[in-house]
Amino acid sequence: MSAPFVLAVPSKGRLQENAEGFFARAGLKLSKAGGARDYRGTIAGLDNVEVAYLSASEIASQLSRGFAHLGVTGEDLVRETIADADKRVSLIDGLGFGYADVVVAVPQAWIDVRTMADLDDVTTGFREQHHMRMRVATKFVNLTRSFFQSHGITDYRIVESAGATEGAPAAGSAELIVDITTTGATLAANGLRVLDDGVMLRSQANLVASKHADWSPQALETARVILDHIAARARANKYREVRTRFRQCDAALLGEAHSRFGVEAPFGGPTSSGMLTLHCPPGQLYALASFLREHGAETVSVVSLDYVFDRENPLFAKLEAFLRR
Ligand SMILES: Nc1ncnc2c1ncn2[C@@H]1O[C@H](COP(=O)(O)OP(=O)(O)OP(=O)(O)O)[C@@H](O)[C@H]1O
Ligand SMILES: O=P(O)(O)OC[C@H]1O[C@H](OP(=O)(O)OP(=O)(O)O)[C@H](O)[C@@H]1O
Ligand SMILES: [Mg+2]
Repeated sequence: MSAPFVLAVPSKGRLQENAEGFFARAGLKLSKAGGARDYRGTIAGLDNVEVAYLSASEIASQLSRGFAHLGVTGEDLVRETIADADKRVSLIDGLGFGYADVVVAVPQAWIDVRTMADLDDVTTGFREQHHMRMRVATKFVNLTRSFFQSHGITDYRIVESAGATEGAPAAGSAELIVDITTTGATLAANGLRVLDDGVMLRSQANLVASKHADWSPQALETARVILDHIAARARANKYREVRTRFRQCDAALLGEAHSRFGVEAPFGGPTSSGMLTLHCPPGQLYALASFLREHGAETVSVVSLDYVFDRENPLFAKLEAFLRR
């Protein structure tokens, strides 16, 4: 039997529950044969797939080394953990959860420090006055170095923080921090403020592919099946299906509906009897239904879609292009 296809999924933390739900909605049922404490799992109906349950940061390094084919992890961890990330992995798709910004935050009391340029100014004075460099507490060492470098800031020192980073300035172990924030509550509670141009990265959970995994023809076929499920679900989420029938329905009307409401006609224009099926963005449903009735429709029905399978799969196309590079 050939080597298994490895899908790495967060085993804990904020991403775990969301990731499980994401695969379930795509029709991929992950299961752990040995119960909740088992760190290996399978996908119903897909032989030769091994689900590896790992921490989000471990997933980034496993993908980098080619020990997993596909995985779910945060872009922040990908960019922090993997040097030359764009050569080793590809961010196939943002998954719409696990949002967090990686930010530079300073004490609110520093009223004159609003921007990275202001920070650059004070780092130099700080060094002269205190005979030491300003300390930045963070676990995002690599992201911090490259962001500070891009702003020409060199008079600082990184203090590696394992957790509770926001507490470092008050505790006196650093002057400022780089950390992730979602609601901003932890920063505010610790008397810190994000610099105006201090958002280093807007991160979310991503489906990530590894360049150096064992991409046998069989592994590629497995990826195609997985990505086909995911793309079909993603496309279904973007639209509702709208059906109607009225004689005045014609190509011109359809063109107008397309440009005004962003609707697609996946099965072509109205039939000879005026039967029409449309895919409409959820936010435009009422406007579309009103438009159709104004033009003669008696009834317009709307249903949610579970899957929309297209011949083209943009996610798999992206994977193939990345592996060919
Ligand atoms: N408010 C948040 N706090 C922490 N992580 C968040 C938050 N919102 C989203 N995330 C994302 O979750 C991921 C981190 O998850 P988690 O803390 O479980 O991983 P980890 O760093 O591997 O675990 P650990 O910190 O226990 O070693 C990151 O990609 C991060 O951006
Ligand atoms: O902007 P907010 O919504 O307040 O969220 C951001 C905070 O949440 C996370 O910490 P978490 O409580 O997960 O602990 P951790 O530091 O161990 O990851 C993160 O490290 C920040 O401290
Ligand atoms: Mg954490």
